[in-house]
Amino acid sequence: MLSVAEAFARVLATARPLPLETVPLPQAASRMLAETLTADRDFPPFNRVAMDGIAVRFATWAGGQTAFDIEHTQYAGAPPRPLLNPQNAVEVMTGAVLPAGTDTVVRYEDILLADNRATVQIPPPEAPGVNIHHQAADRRAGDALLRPGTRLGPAELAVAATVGAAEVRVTRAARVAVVSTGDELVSIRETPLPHQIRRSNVYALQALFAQAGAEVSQFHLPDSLDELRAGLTEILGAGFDAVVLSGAVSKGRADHLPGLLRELHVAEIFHEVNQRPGKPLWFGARAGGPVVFGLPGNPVSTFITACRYVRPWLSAVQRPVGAADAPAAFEAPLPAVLTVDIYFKPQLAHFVPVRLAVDAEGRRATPLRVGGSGDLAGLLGATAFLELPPEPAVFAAGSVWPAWAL
Ligand SMILES: Nc1nc2c(c(=O)[nH]1)N[C@H]1C(S)=C(S)[C@@H](COP(=O)(O)OP(=O)(O)OC[C@H]3O[C@@H](n4cnc5c(N)ncnc54)[C@H](O)[C@@H]3O)O[C@H]1N2
Ligand code: MOO
Repeated sequence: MLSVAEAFARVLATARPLPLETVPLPQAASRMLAETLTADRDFPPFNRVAMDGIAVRFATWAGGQTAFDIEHTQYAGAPPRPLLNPQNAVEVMTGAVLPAGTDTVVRYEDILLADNRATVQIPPPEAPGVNIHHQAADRRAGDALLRPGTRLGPAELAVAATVGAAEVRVTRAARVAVVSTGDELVSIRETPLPHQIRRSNVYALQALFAQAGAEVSQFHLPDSLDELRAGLTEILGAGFDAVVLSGAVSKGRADHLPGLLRELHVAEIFHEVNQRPGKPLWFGARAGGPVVFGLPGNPVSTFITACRYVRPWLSAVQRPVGAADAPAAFEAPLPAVLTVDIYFKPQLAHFVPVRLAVDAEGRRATPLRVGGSGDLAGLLGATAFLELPPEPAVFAAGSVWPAWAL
């Protein structure tokens, strides 16, 4: 049976970079940048007052003067006016330009203000520059701030905004169809009959893929072969980059997908991987059409195979050509120290949901109590999963294994 590494390599081998597009900044959240964004100005662009208070000349204060007449008030957003008399002070607000002629800011908390005169209540500091965020302290005009292949998270969007990138060049979002199958599944708005359950896997998948920057549509198909064929034919022809099915890939009488996909000209690339959970994983591609992931239906299997195979594929197709490899946390595993012994006899790669904690000794992974691959609630609190190889059978506390962030 195929190893995890071989299956993963076959998945990535189908990844073709998506075209580029220009979108308004808010729509670029979670997408991959396809251009370099540089600082158009210094960060900060001027000597920025960092505390509300008064601005003075350090030499005056250090020379023993403690009472200063206020010449004027400098607000944030107002063109700067200099201090004219070096014995005086300017009242300044956070975010204002530091007035020329001053080099030190004293907070309101450290002065007494009366009759337009400030009396400083603390001794002068050792040197000027206190409570000032100096021009170019953080970045210089012309510095490259964001490079192609960077995923635009909240911090990146803020930086793009501050350099005026109202529109940004990104790779097109992967279009993903997420399809649940199974007659036992009802919508989340329904009250299930005793033999039914609400569909949950597709919600996990939708959230996972949206987080990876994809545009996700949800579908549900019943187990009947005819309806499944009709539904799949439509979905396969609808222009999706990937179709992600959950369920119906195992050996049951209603597990029609592998046969049906072949009939619909989706060539099988592999079926079954030497892993638990997720052994029945199916993967294929249609010439000129989408790739198709058939994720095993058990909720933990669906979730973990989506994280281990589908999300990295989404990143690979959304990474612009030639971009430096800048993997997001979930695209490359991180080494983590197992905190307890694990015994796992089957010679299968073993994915273990864990809670990661970072302390002085590094990243430590504590397995959660998951009652098998049907234990959907067992994933609550998991922040990663460990990938343990098929051998040995005993994984000792203290040993180090790759952890994939969830
Ligand atoms: N004889 C064998 N039986 C099974 C094998 C095997 O090797 N031989 N493998 C088992 C493993 S491992 C898994 S995982 C499951 C995978 O089966 P399917 O992919 O065919 O999934 P289903 O049978 O359709 O569903 C399994 C389970 O998950 C529930 N499910 C499915 N979709 C959803 C959804 N969208 N939301 C919530 N729950 C869902 C479904 O109701 C079933 O309980 O097969 C084993 N069997
Ligand atoms: O993939 Mo199955 O997940 O081992 O239950």
